[in-house]
Amino acid sequence: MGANDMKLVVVGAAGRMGQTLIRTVHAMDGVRLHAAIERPGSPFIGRDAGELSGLGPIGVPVTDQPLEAFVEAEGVLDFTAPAGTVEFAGLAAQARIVHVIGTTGCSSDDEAKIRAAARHARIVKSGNMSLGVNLLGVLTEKAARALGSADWDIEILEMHHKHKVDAPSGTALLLGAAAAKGRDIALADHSVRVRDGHTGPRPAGTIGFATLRGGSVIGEHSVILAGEGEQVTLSHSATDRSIFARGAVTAALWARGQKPGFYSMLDVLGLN
Ligand SMILES: NC(=O)C1=CN([C@@H]2O[C@H](COP(=O)(O)OP(=O)(O)OC[C@H]3O[C@@H](n4cnc5c(N)ncnc54)[C@H](OP(=O)(O)O)[C@@H]3O)[C@@H](O)[C@H]2O)C=CC1
Ligand SMILES: O=C(O)C1=N[C@H](C(=O)O)C[C@H](O)C1
Repeated sequence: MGANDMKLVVVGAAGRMGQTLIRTVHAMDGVRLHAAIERPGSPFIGRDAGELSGLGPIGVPVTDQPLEAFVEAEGVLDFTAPAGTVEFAGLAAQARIVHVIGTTGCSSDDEAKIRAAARHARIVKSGNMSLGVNLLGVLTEKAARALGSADWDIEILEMHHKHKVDAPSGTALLLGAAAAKGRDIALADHSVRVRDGHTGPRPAGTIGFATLRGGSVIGEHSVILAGEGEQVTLSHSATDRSIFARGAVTAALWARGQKPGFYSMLDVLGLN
């Protein structure tokens, strides 16, 4: 453990990503686990965070006191749920620390509150923290720019495990935004998120989304560019949640040296 190690708090410590984050912080250089948080009433309060995540005891008990933890820490890793994330952003702003947000499914109202918190906190937020998906976003933007909307239709297909509660995935929306940027259009005005019944032919220039859910799939995403007589597919498969956790820790270390503000993984990875 180094004297300059960044002190990180994992919120949602008992979740799928929370446990992965605890193991990843333990394994990576330059960071250490300062605290682990779950909501009041959680059966995990008081349990050792290392035991919870399969590491064995590490002397960090799970608590339900985020502000107490934040004021003594330098960063928060947050893969929870929108209401929790909005609350944690406010507390990170109070504590003037880094807040790395992986939570998906935030409404535009949630987004506005998070951006307001970024006046005082250094916030990095992305629907996907992996290097591979962020590269896929850059490639998607380039492909959408190169292939005109009159002749090429863009469809985004995603599959996740059966426990996922939001759709389309944050990653699918990130890829849709990249495609829209490549075409110089606003995604909100051109996306088709659901199809059912007699839909009529596909409106030209739209970006379609299709969602699959089942089993234990960690995350599968494809961007399909369909033309007359040919098709280009760009895709990413996640086979281990540690890709997201490593990205989140990298983001926290990067944001430590930044001014308060709202950043994305493209900023962190130098892909912007
Ligand atoms: N950006 C990225 O790279 C990635 C993003 N994600 C996103 O991360 C989020 C979490 O995913 P996952 O780990 O699979 O979900 P889980 O449901 O397994 O974990 C979420 C955890 O957060 C806890 N939690 C929720 N609200 C609060 C709160 N207000 N205070 C404290 N704890 C809270 C939950 O507790 P309880 O069960 O009591 O509600 C649970 O322990 C999702 O939005 C998912 O889409 C996931 C992977 C990668
Ligand atoms: O809920 C998940 O599991 C995941 N969520 C993110 C998303 O919504 O895209 C990232 C990853 O695909 C896993």
